[in-house]
Amino acid sequence: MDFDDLRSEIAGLDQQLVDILNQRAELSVAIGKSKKKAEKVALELATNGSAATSSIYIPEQEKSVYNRVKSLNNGPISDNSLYSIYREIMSASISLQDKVQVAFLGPIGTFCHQAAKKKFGDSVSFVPYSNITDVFEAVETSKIGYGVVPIENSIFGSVPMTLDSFNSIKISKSTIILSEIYLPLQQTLLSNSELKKITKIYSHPMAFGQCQPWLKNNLPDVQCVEVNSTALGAQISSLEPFSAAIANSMCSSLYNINILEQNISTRSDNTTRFLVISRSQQLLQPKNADKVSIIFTLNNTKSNSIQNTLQLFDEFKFTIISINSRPAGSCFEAGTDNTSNWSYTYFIDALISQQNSSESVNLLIDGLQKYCTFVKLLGLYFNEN
Ligand SMILES: C=C(O[C@@H]1C=C(C(=O)O)C=C[C@H]1O)C(=O)O
Repeated sequence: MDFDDLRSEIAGLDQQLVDILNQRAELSVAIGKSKKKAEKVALELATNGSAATSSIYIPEQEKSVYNRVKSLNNGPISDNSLYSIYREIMSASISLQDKVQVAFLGPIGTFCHQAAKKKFGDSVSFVPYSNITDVFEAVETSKIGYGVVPIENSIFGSVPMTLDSFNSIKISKSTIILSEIYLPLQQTLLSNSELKKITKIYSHPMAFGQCQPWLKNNLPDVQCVEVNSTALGAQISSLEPFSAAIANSMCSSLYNINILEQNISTRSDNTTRFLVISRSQQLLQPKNADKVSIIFTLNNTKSNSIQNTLQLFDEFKFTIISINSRPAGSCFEAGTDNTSNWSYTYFIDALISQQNSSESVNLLIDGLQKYCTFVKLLGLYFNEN
């Protein structure tokens, strides 16, 4: 077969592919209609006038689609390529079911924006918010269906603003975790000045934390100015002589600012973990979820409560993979909380294994209630690591 024959055969297959993709899309639209009907019924049944509002994106179903196509793949297309193709097929699919909006820490060009696109694809709309608590509030008040927030970085650790938002009833009472995203990332020094003329650097505190040795060795005397996001730093610096920003290299073209130095993070495997959050009256309980996030505040009057709560995880066969703590009183609720100094809220991520009974999450939560003034199951989801 010559070139032209091969190309005309491809054209014929493209016709079939487009037809099949549209058939798939029509089925998805039908599913979307059923979801809306079910949501309406749930809304009418809900006594407090609100109900689950975010049933369009279903991580469990998407996972089973990815697994199915991977198992059907005989090559030569790689599993990774097929994954990206299906990411966009499902992005188009959910956007046909409803207007899907995803809030992220903006402006455009943040790592949070990149993580949101990695999870939701290009067919949904992304809405920038100027800080993490605003993303939570937009989701909690149902202004927007989904939000993406950073939770921890492999070099600099947890993101306090996100933990504190989960610790605030006002900001996240009905907000849950739907899924997680691991984003490998490289911090880049951006500036329209020469390195030796820089006197000021703008960035998010988490990004400064990921580049400390580089900054100490290369720009020890510059002023580090913390701003709400890396991309905001790039935007500000692009307009200010003798300044620089630490941000995603994508900000270079977005904000007309030069790349001075690539990869300035302390480790080349630098990765940030993000969470997809949503508002729901009922926690989605995916059958095969293998990760759980729980938040609780200990009742300080009981001794040994930390040990006792950790023992419960062991008793019900959960493998704890991370523990964070923050002051128990939410820093977002001025004058309204009655927690004392030096009491703590704990955030625990644990793995669920085959050994866990289907009841074990509920048993764990019930057990925790004994030692805690506040317990919330933040999410049951799939470990993407
Ligand atoms: C079609 C559905 O809705 C969404 C789209 C999916 C798809 O196109 O395969 C899968 C899961 C959902 O995020 C569904 O829930 O089955």
